[in-house]
Amino acid sequence: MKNIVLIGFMGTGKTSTGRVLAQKLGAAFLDLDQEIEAEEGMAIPAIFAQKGEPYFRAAEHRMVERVAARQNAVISTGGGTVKDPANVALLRQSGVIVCLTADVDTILMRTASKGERPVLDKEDKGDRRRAVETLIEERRPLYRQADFSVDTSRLSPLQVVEEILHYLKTRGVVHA
Ligand SMILES: Nc1ncnc2c1ncn2[C@@H]1O[C@H](COP(=O)(O)OP(=O)(O)OP(=O)(O)O)[C@@H](O)[C@H]1O
Ligand SMILES: O=C(O)C1=C[C@@H](O)[C@@H](O)[C@H](O)C1
Ligand SMILES: [Mg+2]
Repeated sequence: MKNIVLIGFMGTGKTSTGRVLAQKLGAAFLDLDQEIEAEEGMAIPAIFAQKGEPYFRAAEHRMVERVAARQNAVISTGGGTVKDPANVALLRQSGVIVCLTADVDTILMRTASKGERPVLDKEDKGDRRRAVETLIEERRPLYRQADFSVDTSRLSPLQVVEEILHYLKTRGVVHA
């Protein structure tokens, strides 16, 4: 099987949905953020705070090179992985790209816990909403590079997985 690569904004469910999808397919599950944390021995907010975003993006690119060399895996990316065109090219070569989306209110609700996502680290609620809106707009063309998209706003993770499986079966990527 080709890899199944999940892209999309923070809080769209790449990690939670990817894990369930991998279980259903009997495939390996690789979460880029978790792999980077293990490699660096640090949580992502600490990497951003102590080493800076450029350092994180370089580590992210090296991890993309590593996971894209695998097969039979569900790969959940980080929300900003698609900012580097070289990452998108590598992931595209390695498999099928599925984008998860959600509306702004849903994203704000799902990412409400503090201190986990440095690029959304804003004290004021209005600032946080504006940061999400601006970043989504900026990144929309990047997420649109996917082969297939699912709006997860009103779906459970299991329903999202069912939609992805239906697409993959229709395309002959996986068998029924
Ligand atoms: N379809 C869904 N319905 C309801 N809650 C969801 C759904 N998908 C994810 N969640 C919840 O939203 C939160 C964020 O999900 P998750 O960490 O999987 O997002 P992500 O896309 O991996 O984000 P990041 O880019 O920051 O890694 C989690 O608490 C998760 O349980
Ligand atoms: O959207 C982003 O830029 C990020 C999303 C997360 O998955 C992490 O990769 C990190 O917090 C950066
Ligand atoms: Mg994630």
